[in-house]
Amino acid sequence: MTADLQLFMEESKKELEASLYRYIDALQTPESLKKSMIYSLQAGGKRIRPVLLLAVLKGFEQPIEKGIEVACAIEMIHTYSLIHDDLPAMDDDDTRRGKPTNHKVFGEATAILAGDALLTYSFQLVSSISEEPERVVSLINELSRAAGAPGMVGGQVSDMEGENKDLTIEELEYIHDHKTGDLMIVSLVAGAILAGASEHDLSNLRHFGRELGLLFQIKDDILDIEGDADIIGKPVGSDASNNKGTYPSILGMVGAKEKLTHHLEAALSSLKKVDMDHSVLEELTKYVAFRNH
Ligand SMILES: CC(C)=CCC/C(C)=C/COP(=O)(O)OP(=O)(O)O
Ligand SMILES: C=C(C)CCOP(=O)(O)OP(=O)(O)O
Repeated sequence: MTADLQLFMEESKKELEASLYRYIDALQTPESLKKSMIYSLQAGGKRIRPVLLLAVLKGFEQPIEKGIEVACAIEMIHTYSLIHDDLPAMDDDDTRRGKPTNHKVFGEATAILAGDALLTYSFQLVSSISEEPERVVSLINELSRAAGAPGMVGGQVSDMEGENKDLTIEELEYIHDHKTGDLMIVSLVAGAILAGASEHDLSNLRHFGRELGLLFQIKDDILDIEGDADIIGKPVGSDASNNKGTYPSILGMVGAKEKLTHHLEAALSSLKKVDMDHSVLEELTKYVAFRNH
């Protein structure tokens, strides 16, 4: 990671995390629920999605403060999805972000409700920002589609239905486009809406986000085989033990790495078409492709 990107990520995370904990603290709700919500948020994570949003604002020469609420909302949606993904009814995982999974600590019922509360709170936050009403409605519309049935939830269902099946690359791509890609795309789009970007830039950011989502997921599949559980903060080999189709299982490790390079180049080429300062997003894209966690 370059020094510039490291600085940007550190500053963004500091702002974001302070706000995240403040928002949860402000909730009038049983302490047990607050503890469960904060537990998974505090467990860390790379914060890629909120950082993407803030990097778009920076690229359009806007202050990152303008995007903090929406960036927190997106991290809440992402964290809810991980809590639910780890449940016994889904991946049944014991560790996440280097710590026992939410349901292992708080029990299944509270974990489900903490996820529900994070998802709903995210929309409460977005609906309360001081922006023009058209922008707020458009943000809510984009976020609900990306997180819901046509987006992440639909992708998760296809992922579950694809277990124990020989998937084609097209079927795998569909799963990743929605399970992972849509939330990445909406992070970029939300930054662009807040910055008042043109339709042309929005469209190119969507193309960039799709490539980045695929890139991210191919790397995740590779790390599930080649990664170090202590560094990635979750068990390795869980895709194989859940009989999930992955890029390495369909294309082999060499083919998966070639595909990674292909999507890296495609992502960088779409990014260049956006009329903004690309430097942070370019570095972030390379970090996604070459990360070890
Ligand atoms: C609506 C829900 C619950 C959505 C879950 C979305 C999601 C990206 C899960 C993690 O995917 P993964 O299982 O491929 O990743 P990991 O290895 O981190 O569990
Ligand atoms: C989409 C996938 C593969 C789920 C994990 O996402 P991240 O790898 O961004 O998880 P955190 O860093 O937020 O824990």
